Amino acid sequence: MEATIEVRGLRKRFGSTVAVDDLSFTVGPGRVTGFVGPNGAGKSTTMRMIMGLDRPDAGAALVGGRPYRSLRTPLCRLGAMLDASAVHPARRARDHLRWLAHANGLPARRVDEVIEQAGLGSAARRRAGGFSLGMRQRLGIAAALLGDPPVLMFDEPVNGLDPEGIAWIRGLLRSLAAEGRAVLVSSHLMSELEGGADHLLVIGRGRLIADTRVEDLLAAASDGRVELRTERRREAMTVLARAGATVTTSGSDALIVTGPTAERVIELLTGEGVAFSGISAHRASLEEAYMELTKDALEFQAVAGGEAR
Ligand SMILES: Nc1ncnc2c1ncn2[C@@H]1O[C@H](COP(=O)(O)OP(=O)(O)OP(=O)(O)O)[C@@H](O)[C@H]1O
Repeated sequence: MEATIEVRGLRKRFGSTVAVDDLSFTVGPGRVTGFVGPNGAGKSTTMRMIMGLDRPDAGAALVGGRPYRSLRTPLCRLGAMLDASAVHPARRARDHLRWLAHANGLPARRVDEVIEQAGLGSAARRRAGGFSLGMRQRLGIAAALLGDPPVLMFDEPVNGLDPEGIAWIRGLLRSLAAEGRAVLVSSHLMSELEGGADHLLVIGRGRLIADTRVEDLLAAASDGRVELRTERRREAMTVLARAGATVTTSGSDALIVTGPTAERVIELLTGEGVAFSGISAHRASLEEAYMELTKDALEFQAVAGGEAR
């Protein structure tokens, strides 16, 4: 089976709210695709429609070329974690996985394999009700991996996790993609996907804003910018602005200069006797690239303001 998710012209409305608005994209094999947008953008609804949990008003979602509901062994086709708390609190993690394996005709040995893979360890013998958020996420991931599926989908898997948990999930997603699987992972924070995603689908108010390789997005956002280090920041800003450059600060002694080349910046500063300690081509962070991409989209501004605090 192809390791793909294809979404074509998907629409979903709840009363007067348009949750998903003519969305089309393909999630390909061998890479981690980040699905990003602010709260309420339509990510969960899209994922629910991919799994046949919500019925689209229009369009279609295919997993490996077929609607999810028509798959005969769905757990072996698509592994998903949409809601990590969806386990009965009285149930022991291992029993939950054994029950899932049994119900789906999967061998019991898979349970031990995914417990190991998800790093559940001895916690697998404990009741899910006493689990920390991180452990619940690991249990959700173990369940998604049970059928060894070529396609994986995780809704906000790192939400609320500590940096160690985030790094662990990032590594796991990368290794799953390196095995040739298609991995779709949602987040409302671009920073959570930094270093974790190869490809990005950016949505706002149910619409697709960008479908791009992370490398291309970063290259476009970094284009032509120069990073300058100087203790004489104010003077440097005056000189460069006078020459028509756009200058922003990025740290106590760092400036980002847009407009002139690095050679021209050196020439201008040297000409005016402004000392500097370093100059280099600026490499944008994913967060900066995201801000640039979404600066005109109203639905992102509240989120950007919230993060800045
Ligand atoms: N069952 C439902 N009934 C009514 N409105 C809904 C329902 N599910 C989602 N919505 C609305 O649809 C829109 C999209 O919600 P959705 O949960 O898909 O967004 P999201 O991008 O996943 O956000 P979050 O990051 O908060 O999970 C929101 O306005 C939400 O309130």
